[in-house]
Amino acid sequence: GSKWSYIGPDGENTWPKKYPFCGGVFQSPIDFHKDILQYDSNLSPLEFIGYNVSSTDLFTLTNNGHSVKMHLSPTMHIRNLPFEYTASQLHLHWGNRNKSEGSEHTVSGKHFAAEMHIVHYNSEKYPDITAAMDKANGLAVLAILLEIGPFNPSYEKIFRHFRNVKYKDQMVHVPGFNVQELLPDRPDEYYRYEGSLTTPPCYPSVLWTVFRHPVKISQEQLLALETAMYCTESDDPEPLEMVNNFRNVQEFRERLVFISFRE
Ligand SMILES: NS(=O)(=O)c1c(F)c(F)c(S(=O)(=O)CCO)c(N[C@H]2CCc3ccccc32)c1F
Ligand SMILES: [Zn+2]
Repeated sequence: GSKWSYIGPDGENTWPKKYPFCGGVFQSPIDFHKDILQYDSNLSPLEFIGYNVSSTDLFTLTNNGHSVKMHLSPTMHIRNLPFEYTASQLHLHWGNRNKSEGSEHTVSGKHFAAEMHIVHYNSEKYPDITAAMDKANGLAVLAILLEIGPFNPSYEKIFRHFRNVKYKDQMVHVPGFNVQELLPDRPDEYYRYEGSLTTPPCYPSVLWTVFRHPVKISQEQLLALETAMYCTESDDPEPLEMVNNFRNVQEFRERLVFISFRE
């Protein structure tokens, strides 16, 4: 099993020992600040194909001990990237009930409350994500920054199942819905850069699209995310809360982040 964690003796500073790419180049996440941003008029709006999944289809929500991830339908894919990318899974990163600053990417040094990632793989060049995940241009991840605001009924379609995946390896089925509802306003406005998986094995294989505008979820929804899950199995005598499951921002030198919007 993947023996790494976000805290303690297997925390992120030890990842490069077992996972060399974690100490390598093009690592994610990063901080978006004005002197590394450059407007690029070629960054066109993405097209989300097959995102409106019928409620008769089922997504599988799993607690994998690191995050809560939802396996997505292979009919979902993105067009308008250099290649066609097919959806694999979505998952989240968050902080804790005393510090709701668990996003991975930051903007001008500021964390958002949480961050959702929709992981896709290059289905034009590779048969599945396992073949794609360590290749250049292998993966494309969409990142949505989450902040506190009104109750969000679309996110609730996932969040209401957290009580059934409290412990590692628990799973539950989620009726399909329009995953495009999870995206922010103005999805044509985004940050774009080449980076990596933010968990081991940290392959530098990810084309990142981080949407400029955050999505709002309520304080209660955020608290549920921060308090519902454990990294440990249901019978573990020493339960470990699943909190602060975000990697710190990485050095980003001599590179630019391209933006699809003018300030
Ligand atoms: N922040 S992130 O987008 O870099 C990222 C994660 F943060 C994360 F936790 C996971 S995971 O699969 O839940 C657990 C560790 O792989 C993946 N999983 C990806 C990477 C490897 C893999 C293989 C099959 C399906 C999904 C994934 C991930 F891409
Ligand atoms: Zn992630």
